[in-house]
Amino acid sequence: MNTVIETVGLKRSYWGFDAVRGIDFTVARGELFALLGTNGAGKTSTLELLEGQATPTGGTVRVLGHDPFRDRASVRHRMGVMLQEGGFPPELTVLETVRMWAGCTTGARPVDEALALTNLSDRRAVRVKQLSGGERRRLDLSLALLGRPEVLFLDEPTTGLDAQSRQDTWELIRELKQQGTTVLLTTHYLEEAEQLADRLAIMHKGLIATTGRVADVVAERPSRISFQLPQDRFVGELPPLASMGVVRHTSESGTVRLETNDLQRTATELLTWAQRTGVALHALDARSASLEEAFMEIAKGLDNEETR
Ligand SMILES: Nc1ncnc2c1ncn2[C@@H]1O[C@H](COP(=O)(O)OP(=O)(O)OP(=O)(O)O)[C@@H](O)[C@H]1O
Repeated sequence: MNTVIETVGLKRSYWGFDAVRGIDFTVARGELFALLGTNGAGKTSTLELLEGQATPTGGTVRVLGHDPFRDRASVRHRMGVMLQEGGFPPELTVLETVRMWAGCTTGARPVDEALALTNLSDRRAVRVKQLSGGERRRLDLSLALLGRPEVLFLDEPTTGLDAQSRQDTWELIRELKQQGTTVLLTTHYLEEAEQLADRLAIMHKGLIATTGRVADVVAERPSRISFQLPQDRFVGELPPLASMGVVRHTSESGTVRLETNDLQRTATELLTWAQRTGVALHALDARSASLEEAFMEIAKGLDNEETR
């Protein structure tokens, strides 16, 4: 079986409020799928349905071929779940917490191995209440990995981590993926999705606004070129912008911004024109769209549609 996670028309409502309004996606074995979205988009609500913590208001969800809520016993031991808030007893030490968890986990890794995976070995004697926010996230991750899960659900796994710990966690997630683990993660760090995800979905107000490989989601957005013209030059002196592949432009206080779906062509034509006419383009900057721009545009575009 190649599809590990499948949702069809998935919905979740809270007392009449529709938090997830019918979403469809699949995740194949060994894939890392990132669920991105604005605050309150419905990511955690979706994740909880996948983890079998709640039952959908509508539609279906399958994990490893099972309904994770109704067939919980068949599927729970094959999943690793890292919630946003672990909620561990604050008085227990790190070691006691992992041991306690290992006692409830079928086929648990050795405790030392679980601690080493997330660089917590030297914090084993520290009480949970004395851990930093980042260390607590790493403890959450250790516990999610205890049962060598086939499917890993990570809800904002690197929130609160410093730059080094975030890099270490990314490396660990890459290793797990290489070993064949299927991963679904939510994150607010777009760079995290760019670094790790095979595919992603951007959610907004309970719906999936766009989905695909990172490169494809980004490729749907225009690239940008900006530069400053000398004071005695005007944007009207450029060749016709449409003929250079420009789809939108602005010009303000001498700074020209062009948007294009064909960066190479527009940049070449611009530089050829500058060379031919002897115009120096100051502060010249040309760049492809980033995932961040794609994200902002999607969120802004959907809000505008709703207020129309
Ligand atoms: N138990 C609940 N009862 C009522 N409303 C809820 C409940 N849980 C979540 N919601 C609402 O459902 C919507 C989606 O919430 P959810 O936590 O799934 O979003 P999210 O995408 O994970 O957000 P964030 O990025 O801020 O964590 C929000 O408007 C939230 O207020």
